[in-house]
Amino acid sequence: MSLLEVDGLTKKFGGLVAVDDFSFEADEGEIVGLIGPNGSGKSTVFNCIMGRYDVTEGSIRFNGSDITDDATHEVVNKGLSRVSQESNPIHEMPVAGNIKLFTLPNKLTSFYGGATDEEIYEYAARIDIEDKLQEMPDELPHADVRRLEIAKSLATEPELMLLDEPFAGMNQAEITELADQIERFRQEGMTMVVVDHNMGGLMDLVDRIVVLNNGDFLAEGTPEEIAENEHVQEAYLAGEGL
Ligand SMILES: Nc1ncnc2c1ncn2[C@@H]1O[C@H](COP(=O)(O)OP(=O)(O)OP(=O)(O)O)[C@@H](O)[C@H]1O
Repeated sequence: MSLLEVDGLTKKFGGLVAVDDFSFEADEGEIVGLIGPNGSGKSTVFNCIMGRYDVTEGSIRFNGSDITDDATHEVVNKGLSRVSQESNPIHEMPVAGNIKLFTLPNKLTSFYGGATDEEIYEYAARIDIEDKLQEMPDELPHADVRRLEIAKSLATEPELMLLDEPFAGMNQAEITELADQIERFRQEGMTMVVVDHNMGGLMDLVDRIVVLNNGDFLAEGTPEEIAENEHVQEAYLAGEGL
């Protein structure tokens, strides 16, 4: 049994079929890359897994339990979390407060409880921003704002993390550093699915790549197999290429 099993997932927005009978799984300890041209449905798959979108058809199982119709907080409580494409820190709070918000029992009504300062330090240290805890998000360089998003996700103590374009806007040195940090999460026992447009940051990181095209499964294989796959190359011809 795989840790995450997406089976026959279909998501329609009115007449638009954004994801069409798509299946994939992630095994415990694996890093799976999910790639595809612009608009191929990658973020929609993540939104369906996280309970942000209602699933039109198909099923999603995590750790053997059916989470297809779960609300987002239920999915998070079961051990899944997502680092979204957009950064949305609360600008009036320092890094530590932003992380703490994700550990509060009910962040809308309570500022009591949640992680201790030591725990917040540990979450930040896992992604190397422990020396930025008192800084305001606006003072951080882009790569650290993205790391803060990852720290927020780590603060929910996930078993499986979905990362949506974690390398966007980063330079090569930052990409290499982040890829090393993600590899470290795997060694700590985390399973991850990483979405990207292209193979850039993924090639050395992921065990397996699944390719989506127009909402459909297109191919699956090692990064090397995918880079050489003719159908994948064709799908990318109109875009920016691999
Ligand atoms: N909330 C929504 N309402 C209507 N259509 C949507 C919605 N979200 C996504 N779509 C459509 O679903 C299709 C897939 O979009 P999605 O954002 O999942 O693709 P993607 O592969 O993540 O793209 P990108 O790489 O550009 O982020 C697109 O045609 C998009 O316009």
